[in-house]
Amino acid sequence: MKKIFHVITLFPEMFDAITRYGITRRAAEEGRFELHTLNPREFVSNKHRSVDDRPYGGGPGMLMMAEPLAHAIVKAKQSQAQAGALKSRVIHLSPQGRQLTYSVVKEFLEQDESLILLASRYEGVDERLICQYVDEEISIGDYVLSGGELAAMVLIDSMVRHLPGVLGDAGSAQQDSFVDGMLDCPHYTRPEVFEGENVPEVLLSGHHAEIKKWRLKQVLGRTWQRRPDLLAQRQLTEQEARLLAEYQQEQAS
Ligand SMILES: CN(C)c1ccccc1CNc1ccc(C(N)=O)cn1
Repeated sequence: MKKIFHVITLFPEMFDAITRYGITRRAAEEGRFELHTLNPREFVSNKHRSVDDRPYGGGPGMLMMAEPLAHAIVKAKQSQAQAGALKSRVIHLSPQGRQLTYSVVKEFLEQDESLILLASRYEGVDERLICQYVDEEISIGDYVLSGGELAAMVLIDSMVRHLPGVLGDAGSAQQDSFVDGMLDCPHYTRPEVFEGENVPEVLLSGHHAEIKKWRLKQVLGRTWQRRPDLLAQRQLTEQEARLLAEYQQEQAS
């Protein structure tokens, strides 16, 4: 089933950033996914009523009111049902959410469902809306943003890349190394010498087996150096363990 995203946002134009550029633009044009935005301002009962109000109990800033968001979510669910989506899952992008990793992206892709993304502004949302309408909160990292829109775009982009046909037929080759839970190897292109620095010989050799081995060694070595936490989660094959040991010896010498 085609992935359908509905985003609830006060700034729909922000999503031009993924619909008007690059491979996400092409994927949308090729109909590999749909992105629809809904503005809570369309759902306030009478126009001058706003979408935000002061927090009970005092405190700085404003909160998004539950009602307009609830109406927008109901509308999004109706739209997704009409488009044939079997299931809709409501995700609120929030610093309080489950951390977005590739395994979460994979989980969302595997569950054949359309997503309704709530991108909130101000200081956040009335908790009763979250309790009654939100299935899950997702965070893209431990930092605060002015709104959930950028986080929503990160989630959408990370999912669209893995939809069938989006990355060229080399998709599997281009697959991000995070896919197998490790960092990427270094990459080089012309010129052969850049400011006095050469390209690693093996990459010019045409020995595809040697090149594959060198790249795997770099993936293992860099993951060990920069993200030992990722390496710890991974069972290494005999060959991988040997390559990593070689890398470590080269580093030590
Ligand atoms: C306005 N704030 C602070 C807020 C407060 C509560 C919920 C949502 C928001 C919207 N902001 C976000 C959203 C997501 C992330 C993230 N790390 O995924 C960071 N900030």
